[in-house]
Amino acid sequence: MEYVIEMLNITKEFPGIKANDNITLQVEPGEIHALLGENGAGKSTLMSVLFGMYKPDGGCIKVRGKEVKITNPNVATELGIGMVHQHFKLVHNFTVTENIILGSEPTLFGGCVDIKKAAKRVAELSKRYNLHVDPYAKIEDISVGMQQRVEILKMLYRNADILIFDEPTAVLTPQEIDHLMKIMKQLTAEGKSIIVITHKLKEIKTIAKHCTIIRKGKGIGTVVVDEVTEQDLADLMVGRKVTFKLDKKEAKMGAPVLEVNDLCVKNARGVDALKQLSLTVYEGEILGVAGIEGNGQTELIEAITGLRPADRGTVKLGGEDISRLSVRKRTEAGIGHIPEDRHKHGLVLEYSLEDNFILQTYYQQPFSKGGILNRQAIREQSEMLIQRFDVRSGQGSQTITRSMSGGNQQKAIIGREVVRSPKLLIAAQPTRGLDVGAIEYVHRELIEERDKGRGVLLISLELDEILNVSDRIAVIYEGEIVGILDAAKTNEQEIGLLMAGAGRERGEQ
Ligand SMILES: Nc1ncnc2c1ncn2[C@@H]1O[C@H](COP(=O)(O)OP(=O)(O)OP(=O)(O)O)[C@@H](O)[C@H]1O
Repeated sequence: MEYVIEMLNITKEFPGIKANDNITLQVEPGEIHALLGENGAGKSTLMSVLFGMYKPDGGCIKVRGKEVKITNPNVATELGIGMVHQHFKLVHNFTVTENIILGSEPTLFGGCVDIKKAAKRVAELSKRYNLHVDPYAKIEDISVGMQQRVEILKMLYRNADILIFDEPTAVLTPQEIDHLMKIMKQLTAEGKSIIVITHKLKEIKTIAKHCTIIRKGKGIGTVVVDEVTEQDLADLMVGRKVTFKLDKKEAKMGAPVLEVNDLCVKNARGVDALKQLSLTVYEGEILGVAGIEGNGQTELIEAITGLRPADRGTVKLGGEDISRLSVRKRTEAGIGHIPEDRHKHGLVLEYSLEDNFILQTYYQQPFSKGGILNRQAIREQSEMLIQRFDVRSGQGSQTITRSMSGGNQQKAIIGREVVRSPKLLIAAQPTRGLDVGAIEYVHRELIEERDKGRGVLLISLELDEILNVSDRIAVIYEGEIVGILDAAKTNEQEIGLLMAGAGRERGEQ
């Protein structure tokens, strides 16, 4: 069998960490090959080596049987390799077409850029592969799902036939995920080969033929997906038995922690996003908010945390009206927030891990006194959090958070928020991009917070997560709560119908 890609004994070191330690990956032509590993296992690094972004310290790469040196992404492109990165690489104030041709324009059409011609080709490709985009829309105005389709079209525009997808479904809605899977199958049916990084075992079972597993930088092996179960995959990846079932006692609900009344909020485009929304979170419970993306979840979080002004309505925390307080005052009043976009709102990526741990508390004792930072106290806090939340990084407290793997960045944020013992913990997509072991851990943390008597507001697009973790479930649809359900007595179908607006049509509340 001639492999289309062979990465043999690849080694790549960063200061303080061997991100890839003698890893071998062999991909058959026309297959979907999954790459599985815990957060920080080295998957993105391996793919970045294949795409020419990192030079490996050891090992060799063969493309279609021939040994190659992929010294930069242009070489990869020439070899027919394309990559959709975990965090997209698009220019936000450029149009879809401009982004797609960026980097390949001078060689096209006799050296001059013909945007119209390019847009036409983009439209053709988009039709052929059912990848709906508007060629003239600006990136900043389109949804995350469409941005991803632009990235896919960018590869196809360059005639790539070895496609790398780094966690493509982490940012998509369930409907978009189904659509993407179909497209991936269509691409392989045409003879293209795909390597996909995903933490979702269900997805691996649905689309992949082989799965290569790496653990802490080392290759564990490659399995035929049809011959293993999801449980096998999880156990192989983590190196121990993973329990999917959450052990959770019945909630002991106390007084209201968060009371949102008649909240009216406009979104960034000035359109009504929340329409007289009311909900209550009690002490000792997890209230899950289920809904299709874009139904007001983001605006709800922003209005509670003070990031977005409300036109009408009140927000009370522990009985006190906080509607007019600043973000800092609300944080001090007892709101913890695990934000949905960890890069934009969760971390200062240029800061070290220890500085990120004190973003909201740096002006308080013991971290500073009289305007002077107490570095020792900051370091101690950081070491404690790293230990307790198992945050893995190359240089411990000193690691610049940009270099950390996505999952470990998320663990750091969760640790920082939980340790402040907030009255209300808002967890927005808290397990996005996390491996199954880390998900298990985060869910336990949320339940532990609940059992300590705190109120938890969980916003998630993952129905499984909402159903397993929440005590009560509020379904949001077009900026209104269209149903509140007991998590133990409902199911995916009932929630799904409400999410699609069925509750409102029936006039239910
Ligand atoms: N540019 C870099 N500089 C220093 N360390 C890095 C760099 N890139 C990655 N690392 C480290 O290498 C290790 C592997 O990271 P990588 O991003 O490849 O993991 P991953 O398996 O893709 O994780 P995740 O699933 O969380 O995205 C991590 O410990 C990370 O902190």
